[in-house]
Amino acid sequence: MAEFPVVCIDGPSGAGKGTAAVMVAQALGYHLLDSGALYRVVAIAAEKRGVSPTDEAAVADIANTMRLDFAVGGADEPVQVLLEGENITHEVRLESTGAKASVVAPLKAVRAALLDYQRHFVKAPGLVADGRDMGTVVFPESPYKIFLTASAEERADRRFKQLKNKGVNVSLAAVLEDIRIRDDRDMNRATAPLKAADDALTIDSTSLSIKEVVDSIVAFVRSR
Ligand SMILES: Nc1ncnc2c1ncn2[C@@H]1O[C@H](COP(=O)(O)OP(=O)(O)OP(=O)(O)O)[C@@H](O)[C@H]1O
Ligand SMILES: Nc1ccn([C@@H]2O[C@H](COP(=O)(O)O)[C@@H](O)[C@H]2O)c(=O)n1
Repeated sequence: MAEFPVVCIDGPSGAGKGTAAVMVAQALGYHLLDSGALYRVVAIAAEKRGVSPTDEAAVADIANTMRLDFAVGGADEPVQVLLEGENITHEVRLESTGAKASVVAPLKAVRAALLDYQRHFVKAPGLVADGRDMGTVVFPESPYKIFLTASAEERADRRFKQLKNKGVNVSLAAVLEDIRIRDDRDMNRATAPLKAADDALTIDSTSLSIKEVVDSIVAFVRSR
């Protein structure tokens, strides 16, 4: 049982987990765990070392031994990700890195390597953790589990707008296809598949604003 409250926000890509997690953490004064960033860093580290993303033992070894740090950055990079001292923040956030992360994420030994690391993020006064298995595997005893979802079309539309704002040239159809591929990998893997925990509150954000989502989560946490 975690000593401090952990708010778990799980759901598919583009549902708004990361955005909501930051705002919920601010509202409650809690710490933040972006667990997807860990799988992204493992995928980057494997590529940098020339390790195949499906070589379970070699990728798990990387996950166990990599030197990963998070540092406070500036306005453009509020949280910097440092791998072996190298700033890889930009690479971590690339859409292509998310896809690569979903290739290493099904590996059982990799998930085992990251389990304790994630649990060490729990600190006073509490933690907001977003990902795919926060409520089902990493913090199953938490009473604060949210499954945040939205239709694939809405998630693709949001991601498309986000990429366009960053100046990335991509079609809506290609973004939707990537979302569907990632959903399929994340939901249909054998280890820690993406699914709502039995006791999770499911929020469908398809026609909700970010504020409505955040208010619902904060109200749910405060009601318990
Ligand atoms: N309720 C909402 N309405 C409209 N846009 C939203 C909503 N929630 C999030 N967004 C926007 O959708 C985009 C994707 O959100 P976000 O990155 O938080 O998703 P995510 O679930 O964390 O995705 P991933 O798991 O791939 O990291 C962002 O541009 C965000 O501003
Ligand atoms: N708890 C988690 C978090 C993430 N993943 C995998 O990483 C990919 C990238 O995640 P983002 O949230 O940063 O987009 C994701 O598609 C999953 O494959 C995971 O397995 N478990």
